[in-house]
Amino acid sequence: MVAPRSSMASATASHPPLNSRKLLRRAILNRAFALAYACAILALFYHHVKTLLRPATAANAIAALLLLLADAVLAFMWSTTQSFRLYPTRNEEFPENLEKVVGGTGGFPALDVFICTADPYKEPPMGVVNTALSVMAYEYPVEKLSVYVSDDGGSELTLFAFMEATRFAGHWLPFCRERNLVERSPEAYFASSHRDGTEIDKIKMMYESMKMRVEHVVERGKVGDEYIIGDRERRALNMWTDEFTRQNHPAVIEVLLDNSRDRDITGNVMPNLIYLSREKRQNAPHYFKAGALNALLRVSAIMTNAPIILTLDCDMCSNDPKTPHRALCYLADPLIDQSQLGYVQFPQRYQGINKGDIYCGDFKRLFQINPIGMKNGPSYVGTGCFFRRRSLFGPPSAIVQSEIPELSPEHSPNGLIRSERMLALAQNVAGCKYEHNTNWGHKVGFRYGSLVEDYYTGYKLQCEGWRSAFCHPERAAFLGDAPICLIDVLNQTKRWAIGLLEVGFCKFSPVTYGIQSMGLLMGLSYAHYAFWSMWSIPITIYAFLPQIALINGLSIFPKVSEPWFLLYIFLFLGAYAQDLADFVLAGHNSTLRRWWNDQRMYLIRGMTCYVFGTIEYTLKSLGIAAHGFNLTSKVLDDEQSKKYEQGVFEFGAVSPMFMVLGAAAIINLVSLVQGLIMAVVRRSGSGDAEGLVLQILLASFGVVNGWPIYEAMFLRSDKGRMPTKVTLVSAFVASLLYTAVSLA
Ligand SMILES: O=c1ccn([C@@H]2O[C@H](COP(=O)(O)OP(=O)(O)O[C@H]3O[C@H](CO)[C@@H](O)[C@H](O)[C@H]3O)[C@@H](O)[C@H]2O)c(=O)[nH]1
Ligand SMILES: [Mn+2]
Repeated sequence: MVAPRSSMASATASHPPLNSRKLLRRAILNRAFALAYACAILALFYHHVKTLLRPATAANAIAALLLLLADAVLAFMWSTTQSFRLYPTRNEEFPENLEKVVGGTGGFPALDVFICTADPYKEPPMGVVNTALSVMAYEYPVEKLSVYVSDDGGSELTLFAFMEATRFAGHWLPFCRERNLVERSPEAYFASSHRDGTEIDKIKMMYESMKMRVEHVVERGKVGDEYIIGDRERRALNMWTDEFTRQNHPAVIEVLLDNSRDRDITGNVMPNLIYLSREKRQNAPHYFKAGALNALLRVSAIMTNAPIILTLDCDMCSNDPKTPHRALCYLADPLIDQSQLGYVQFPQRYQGINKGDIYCGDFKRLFQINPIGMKNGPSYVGTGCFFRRRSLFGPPSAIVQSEIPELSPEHSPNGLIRSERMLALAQNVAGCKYEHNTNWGHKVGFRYGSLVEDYYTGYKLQCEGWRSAFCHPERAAFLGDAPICLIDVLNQTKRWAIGLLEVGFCKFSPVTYGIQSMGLLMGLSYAHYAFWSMWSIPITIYAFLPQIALINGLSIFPKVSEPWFLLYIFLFLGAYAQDLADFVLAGHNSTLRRWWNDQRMYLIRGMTCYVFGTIEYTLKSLGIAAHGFNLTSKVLDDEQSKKYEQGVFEFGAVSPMFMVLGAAAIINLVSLVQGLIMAVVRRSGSGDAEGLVLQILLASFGVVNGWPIYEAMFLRSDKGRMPTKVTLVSAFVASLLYTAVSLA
C-alpha cells in the first residue's frame, strides 16, 4: 500500500484525513507463530530424511518419497502464505472529508465506468442493464460520469436492452436521487423494498414492463419490429444483417446518452452511456476480456478520457452510491504520493450465498483475507477496481507514448461525443487490426497472455512500480453473483488455475522476475496464486496414499508413543487453527460452519480443478489442445436455486472431476472401516495398532469431509445426485487401486 504518509497522525490542519492505515495487532502473533511453525517444518524434514535413509520395505520407501513430495509442496505454499500474514493492516476511509480536501465536487475527477458482457444467453441482458443503472445512479457529478458497455457477444439483444434501459434511466435516476436510495440497481431495490406509494408502483411497473420486453426479445432471439421505437434505434439495429455473427462483425458503437444533450424527466443532465461491440474477425486474435477492456480504454480515451476508470463485470452491481467517494479518499489524497498509486481495489462480495456457503462462493481468503496483507497493496481482481488511467500506460516514471495522440492519458478530448469525427476515430480504434504491432496488451493497457487477465495486469503494474490500495467498507461497495452449481464452481476455478499457471511459467514468473521487481514478500504473494494448483499434489497424495497403506496394514506415520507423533499433530492443528482464526477475524458472516465448508472446498478443488487445470495447461503448452475463456453462466435455474438454498450439493453432471472425488470418498470409507477392524483385531491379538492411529484419523477426516459425496452417491434420488455412471466409474477406479496395491 502507499506509504504510511496517509496515516491519520500526518493529516495537517489544512487537510483533514481521508484515510488511515493501521498495522493489526495480530501481526506480532503471526510472526511469532511463523517462527515456531518454520521450526516444526524443519523438524519434519529431518524426520523425513531419517525415514528415507532407513526404509523398512520397498513400499515404505515409495510412501516416504511421496510424503516428502507432498510436504515439500505444502512447505512451499506455507512460505508463500507468510507474505500475507506478516504485515496485515486495516484501512479506513473518511469520505465525509473529501469535499473539504478537494474543494467541493468541482474538484472531483471525471470517471469512466467499463462494464463487460460477452453472451446474452449466459449473461442475461437484464443483469447487465441493472449493473449499468446502478452505476449511472452514482452520487457523482453527472457531467463527469460516463458508462461504457462492452458487448463481446456482439448481440442486438443486449443493445436492445440498453435502448430500453436508456429510456427507463430518465425516470430511474431522478427517482433514486429524490429518495436518496442506497440500493440503486432496480432489481435489488424492488426485491428488498416493500414500501408502497403511487410513485413507487408506477416506476416498478415501468421496470417490470421493460424487463418483460427485454426477456421476451431474448427468448425469441430477435428484436421484433414492433419493439423498435425511433429511427435512430432502427438504424443501429439494422447493422445486424445475416453476415453479422458473433465472431465476425464490424465494430458497433452507439452513443445512447450524451450528457451535452440528454436530460432526465426532471430536466437534469444524464451521464454518458455508450454501447460498444468491438470488431471481431475469425482469424484475428481477440484476447477475451483483456481485449475488450483495451478496446474500451481506447474508445473512452477518444470520447471522454477520464483520469479515473472503474472496471466492472456484468454480474456485479453497485451496492453503495457513494463508492467513488471512497475510492477518491485514496486517489485524491494530497498526502499520498499520487504518482505511484495505480489503483484502488474493492473486494468481490456476493449476494445470494447460502447460509453455510457450501461452495466457498465468498472466496474469503482470496478476496478479503489475503489482500490486507500485501505490502504494496492488493492484486487486481477484475471487477470493482478504480484505476488511474495513467497506470495503464507504462511505469510511474516513464509514460509509454501512444500511437495516436488522442489515446494519451494526457489528452483532453474536445467536441461532441456523437460527432462524426469522434465516432469515426472510435470506430478505428475499436477495430480488430488496430493493435497489430503496437504495445497494447504488452506494455500498455490490460495485459495479454493469461486467462486471468486481472491477476496478470495487476501483477505487471506492481512490477512496474505502481502501488495499490485495498478499500473494504463495512457495507459492500459491489455485490456480485457467485455460481451456485458445483460443476460451474469447479470449471471457473479450473479456468483460473490455467491462467495462473500461464503466469507462473512465463518469462515474468513471480518467483524470478516478480521477486526481483517487487521484493521477496510481494513476489511470494503473487507466487502463491501463480502456483495455486500445486495444492493438488499434497491434497491428492494425502487423500489416497495413507488410506491405501492403511488398507494394507502398512504404517507410514509415527506411532502415538513417539515424539514425532506430536509434531504431526502440531503441524495439522496449527495450520487449521490459524486458518480458522484468519477466517473468523475477517468478519462479514464468518461462521464456523462456513469455515468448515471453506476448508472442504479446498480439498475438493485440490483433487479436481487444480489437477485438471494443470493437465489442460500442460496439453496447451505442448500444443496438443487449446483453451478459451469459458464464461460462467449467470442464469439461475429455479430447481437448482432451491436446492442451493437448502445447502444441498449439486452433482448432476457426468464429469471426470466427480469421478476422482467419488474414488477418494470410497477409498477413505473403506480404509476407515478396515483400519478400525484392524485396530480392534491387533489390540486383542499380539499386533500393534499404534502405528496406524494417524492414518485412521486422516481417513476419518476424509470421511467426515466426504459426507455430501456419500449422500449424493448412495442416498439421494433427486436430479442433483451423483450420476450412476460416475458412481460406477468411481467404484471401479477405487477397486482397481485396491487390487493393484494389495497385489504389490
Ligand atoms: O471474451 C470475453 C470473456 C469474458 N468477458 C467478461 O469477463 C467478465 C468475467 O467473466 P465471468 O465468466 O464472470 O468470469 P469469473 O470467473 O466470474 O470472473 C473472474 O475471473 C475473471 C478472469 O478469469 C476476471 O476477469 C473477473 O473479473 C473475475 O471476477 C464478464 O463480465 C464477461 O462478460 C468478456 O468481456 N469477454
Ligand atoms: Mn463473474
